[in-house]
Amino acid sequence: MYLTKEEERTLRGDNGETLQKAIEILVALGDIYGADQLIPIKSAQVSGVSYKTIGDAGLEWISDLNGKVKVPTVLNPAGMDLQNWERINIDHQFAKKQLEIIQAFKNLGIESKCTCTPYYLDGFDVQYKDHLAWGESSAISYANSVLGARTNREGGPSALSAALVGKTADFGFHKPENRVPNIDISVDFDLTGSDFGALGFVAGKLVGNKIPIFHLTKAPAKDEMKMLGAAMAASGAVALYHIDGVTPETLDKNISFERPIERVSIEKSQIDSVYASANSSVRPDIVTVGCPHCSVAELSEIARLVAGKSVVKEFWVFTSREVANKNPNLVAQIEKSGAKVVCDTCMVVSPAGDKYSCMMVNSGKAYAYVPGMCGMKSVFGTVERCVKEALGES
Ligand SMILES: C[C@@](O)(CCOP(=O)(O)O)CC(=O)O
Ligand code: SF4
Repeated sequence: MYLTKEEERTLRGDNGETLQKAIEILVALGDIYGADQLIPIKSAQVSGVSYKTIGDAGLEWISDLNGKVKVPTVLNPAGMDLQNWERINIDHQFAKKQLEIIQAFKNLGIESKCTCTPYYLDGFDVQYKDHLAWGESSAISYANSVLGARTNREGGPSALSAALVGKTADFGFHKPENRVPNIDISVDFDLTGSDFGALGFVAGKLVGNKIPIFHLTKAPAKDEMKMLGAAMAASGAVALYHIDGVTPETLDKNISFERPIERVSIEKSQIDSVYASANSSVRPDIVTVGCPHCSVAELSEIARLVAGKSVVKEFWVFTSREVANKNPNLVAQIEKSGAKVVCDTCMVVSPAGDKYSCMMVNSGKAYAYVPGMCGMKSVFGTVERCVKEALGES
């Protein structure tokens, strides 16, 4: 791989051991995947933040690093609300370790914004064709697919290395030729809201790590595409998808995708079977929404649905602190019902929900991950159904 004089110096260790290790990781990945250079990135998102997922080994690794990130860098959700962890049953020992992890990241110049929706944050705007190094699978999918930016599926160490160097190796989804769809998915009935999470759950299993192009009856909203991508990245390993006539690369006059030879269609019965999970005799003892973290529009919808009512079950709404802070009225309206708006974390990476036995979610991704990551049953429903369950109206 070609390296500039400055990059060569960094690789020799002239700029310190941390930067040397970081560029070694980038160069090793670049060599494996055939990159011919490093390219500047606009921002980074580092996953592997929760003490639940990285443990003491992760904390030690981050604490040993020295230096400062060169681009705006955000963290994936941590294992708890960083300000209000007691009210979601986090124990003192876990909180102490989690705060140490956050401090170790802060020492590297990373702001303690912990979210899987960095694209809602000030300073993290993403433009078409921007190069990024993001780590959380739903954020990667959203950036690549909905925003038309370019990021590989970065692991914690590679995203952090890219943040410290301000660059990443130019391979994979950074190259236009690797962004071409190779499986065609038709859906010839209308979908709305959480149907997109169910579609993603079904489609991800079908396509694995391919690049699907969807043909839909109408254009989905951005939040619906967020749900679709998140679920496909969880039940499969989809990091980029296209929707014909909707996502930016299908609208770019300089790009023309041939229709893939491999074609499938998804039937309504397949979507219905995901919702059928909620007909189980096991009743949810907790309801959560906000996977990926809620947008303002999603918070408004929840506030409208709970208005004037009181929950009878634990109901947690996950969002980023920045979105919550900018919308105090929505947070207050939701919390008036007894629901909790929880920031910096989520139902999957926090141990907070572990004492419950069945979680209802409106997210295809959470539906896929909760059993394995939290050791409890998950059932899937629309946001209306989730709210009804929490209110005891179901
Ligand atoms: C489940 C997930 O959304 C969050 C957990 O990952 P981590 O602990 O941030 O590495 C990761 C992912 O799907 O990329
Ligand atoms: S809320 Fe969902 S998308 Fe976001 S980090 Fe948690 S599991 Fe991943």
